[in-house]
Amino acid sequence: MIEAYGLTKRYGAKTAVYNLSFQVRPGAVTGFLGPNGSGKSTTMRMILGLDQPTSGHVTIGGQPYRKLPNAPRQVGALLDAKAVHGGRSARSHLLCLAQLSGIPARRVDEVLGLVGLQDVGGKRSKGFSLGMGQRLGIAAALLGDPQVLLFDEPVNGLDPEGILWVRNLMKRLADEGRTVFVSSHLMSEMALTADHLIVIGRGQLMADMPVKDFITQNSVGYARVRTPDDAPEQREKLGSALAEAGGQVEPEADGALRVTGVPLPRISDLAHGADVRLWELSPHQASLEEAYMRLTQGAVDYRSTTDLAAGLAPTGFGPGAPGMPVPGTVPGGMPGGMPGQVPGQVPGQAPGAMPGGPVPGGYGPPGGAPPVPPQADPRGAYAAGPYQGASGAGDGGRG
Ligand SMILES: Nc1ncnc2c1ncn2[C@@H]1O[C@H](COP(=O)(O)OP(=O)(O)OP(=O)(O)O)[C@@H](O)[C@H]1O
Repeated sequence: MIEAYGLTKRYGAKTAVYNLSFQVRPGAVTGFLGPNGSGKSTTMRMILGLDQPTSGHVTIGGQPYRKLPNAPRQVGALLDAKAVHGGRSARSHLLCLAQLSGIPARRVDEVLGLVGLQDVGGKRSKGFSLGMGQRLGIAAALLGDPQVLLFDEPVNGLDPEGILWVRNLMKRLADEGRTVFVSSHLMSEMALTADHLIVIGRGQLMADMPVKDFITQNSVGYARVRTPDDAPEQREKLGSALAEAGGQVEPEADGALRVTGVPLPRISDLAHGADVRLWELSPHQASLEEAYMRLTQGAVDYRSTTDLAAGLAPTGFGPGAPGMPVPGTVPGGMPGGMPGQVPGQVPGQAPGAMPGGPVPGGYGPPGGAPPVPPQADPRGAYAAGPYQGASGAGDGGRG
């Protein structure tokens, strides 16, 4: 179990992490999500004792990392896959790490097999692709067969098969009872991989809850309504009728209308009453990616000047769009110009600034985002992608 209490990290005037408290439990994959620069890597470095918190503290199994006896056998981490001596072969890189930690040399070939690099173990890592480098970093994390694993952006640079492999590896490690903490800014990937989510924005906690609760609380139903393309006045007429009925109407890129707050049958009745023909009337669920982007849009540091000039928000749910409050902009901000804590926000609960679940009178069951489909890898959880991995558990054959 990883436990953080009031973690704060300042780099000069920059507050990278502010008052962050959370727990990462064993037996589950916990996704650590946040936009670029939100403090994920800084938090991971503090967990691993590589950065000293300005205030607060963090423990692994009740102890700070630096006080853990034989830490590499208890905690494995992938932080920066490029942090490898490129002139060394993958095998000798792992052998060095193993020797430093008193891990038997035979474990090196085991982990090379686990990550599918057994055929290129003798090659210098400077010739490795991004994806091969990620696999080597994952091999290093698994070397000590640790109970606690931290992965910073493990799918970075991996092809779809590699992404599936990492997903199944994380799940398998958690099923074995390990603590698996994995950062990403890809909500869609985390929805498939993680059991629990910790979301931060500008270094502050924005959500800490099971994935299924995140889906329930943050999924918003809407209807897509399309009128004949050759009769724009019909679209106008319907838009006015829907707005009068209390609906929120936004244009879609293809000319359809995205409607929230009015049930489907009522939309049909309103169209009929206004003598408007419909080409489409369909229920939809905002994707989890959209929900995540809504949650974090007030906490995004880096945005294209083109988007800013156009007033574009990442998802079309722009700040100021109806029913789309901007989280993290409430008064009471932290020192250094950080956004304030969202009122009512506690660990395990979405910030109060979120839409708070399906729009009343909206569509679909409460929290009716599409269920997360189970992902099966027919080759087994440890089967690797292009670099075919050896099968077998991560804890076998060690002395
Ligand atoms: N050593 C440092 N010195 C100064 N500022 C730093 C340092 N490390 C991180 N920061 C700043 O702290 C903030 C958080 O950075 P961090 O790398 O933790 O974010 P992140 O969520 O991991 O981002 P990304 O998703 O882009 O990897 C950023 O504004 C970053 O510029």
